[in-house]
Amino acid sequence: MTESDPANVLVVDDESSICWALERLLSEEGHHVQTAGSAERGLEIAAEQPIDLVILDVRLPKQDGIAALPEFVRVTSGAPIVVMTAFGDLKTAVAAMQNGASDYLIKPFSLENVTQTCRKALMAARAHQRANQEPEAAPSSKSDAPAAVNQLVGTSPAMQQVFRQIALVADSDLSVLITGETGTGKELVAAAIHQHSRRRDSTYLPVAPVAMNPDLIESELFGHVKGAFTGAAADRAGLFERAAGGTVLLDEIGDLPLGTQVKLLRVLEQGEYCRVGDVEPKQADVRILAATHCDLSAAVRNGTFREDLFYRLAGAQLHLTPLRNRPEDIGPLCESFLKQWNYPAAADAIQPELLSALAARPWHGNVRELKNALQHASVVARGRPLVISDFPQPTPGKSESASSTDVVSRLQADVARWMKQQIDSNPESASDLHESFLRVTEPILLEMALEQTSGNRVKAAELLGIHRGTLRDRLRTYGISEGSEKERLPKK
Ligand SMILES: Nc1ncnc2c1ncn2[C@@H]1O[C@H](COP(=O)(O)OP(=O)(O)OP(=O)(O)O)[C@@H](O)[C@H]1O
Repeated sequence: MTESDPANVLVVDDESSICWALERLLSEEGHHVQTAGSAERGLEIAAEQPIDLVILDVRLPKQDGIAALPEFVRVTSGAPIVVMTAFGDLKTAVAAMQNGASDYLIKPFSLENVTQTCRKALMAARAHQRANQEPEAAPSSKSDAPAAVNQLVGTSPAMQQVFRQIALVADSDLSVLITGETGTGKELVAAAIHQHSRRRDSTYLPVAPVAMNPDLIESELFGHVKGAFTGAAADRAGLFERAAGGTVLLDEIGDLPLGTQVKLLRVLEQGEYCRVGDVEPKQADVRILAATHCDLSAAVRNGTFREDLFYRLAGAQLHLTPLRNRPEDIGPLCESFLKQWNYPAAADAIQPELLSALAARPWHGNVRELKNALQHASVVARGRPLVISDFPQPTPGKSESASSTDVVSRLQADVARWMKQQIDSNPESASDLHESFLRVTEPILLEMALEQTSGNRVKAAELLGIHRGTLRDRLRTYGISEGSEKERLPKK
């Protein structure tokens, strides 16, 4: 079977509109698509004929998708299964991956997203077949997972993506770079990755090299031998040795000295390190997670962070959105914190009016600031429903100019990530990336310019600094017509 061969795809969803849309989309891709409205019917179809890919909804009328997953893996002899759900939390995402799903789609999804996910799943399955390996057995359902795993709260699409990413990376030994402003929950995410990994019963060690004595960072991380430096009176194990079998979180990785970065790269690439003063390499049996609130790609450009280490870490990157850009998480976060503190009638303590007032705040310190402010307010309110005057004043943020620098830095980091993703997803046939990039980004520029100028093409061309003939040609290329500007803009 080659990449371009049609595949037998089974879509299992009780929403007929979803079945219809996926059937049309995947048929256009050349696949044979069958649909089923329940897990039971889907399993009957899969038992009757070979299936190459299953797209399975979580909420189904009788047996739900997660419970039916191992049976789908079994009857399809290990075909990739993409799970879809309208409301993902960390538990569902992890359960899907642990029960044998190969990927996870969050509704509502774009058709582009579905196509890409299915292509990726089929490519991986075919590479697997070509390698002539036995199909993997369905992993057993791990109902004995720790009960208190779901500490990360959030219902926003951004948090659901985070849950999905945690579930995707947790079971591997991949190092993950967790980025996001201060207080967005990077350390909590690192702990969740460890909790859901096969290393969960071993040590989880979060360390912040920035808090260590700069002269002793390497000795702290890798250990030292007696006499390595003045004061090294005996051999001493470092953090990597103490966390053997487990996971180390290197917090504020951007502050790691350049010399230590080289040694860390050796751990990541060769799985070994030397104690300070020793030449005998030791095997590093640790999973490394790294977190930073600063823009590492800018640090690479400034020469304070090694490019090779950045790309080694940024292979799996998980970004946490600032709280101000996901205000729908404020309510669930407040309720969860109030419940943790046994606040009376926690579910009703935050009324819609207060929620709107809280959503309007900038939360520069993100969830940490919200948690602290809520704690203050709950003390002031003494058990009654909270009001905005119970809360302390918001903390001042950075200046506007600093935040526009942030936008540029983030954009540059995103472009670098996009480029890497394109190359990684298709290493052999990546080409025309400059054109592809323009196809993704140029329509946004054109549409924004037209929106700003209320559709006046002369003014829009001026704003963009291009000739209006060029603008007309580009609009035609992308199929942007006078009336379509608004529709094509990303939903806010
Ligand atoms: N999604 C979340 N659900 C519940 N609690 C959260 C969430 N995100 C953050 N918190 C809480 O907010 C506080 C800050 O979280 P954390 O220390 O993980 O942030 P951080 O991004 O690592 O911050 P920093 O960059 O300053 O180290 C913690 O008390 C954490 O429990």
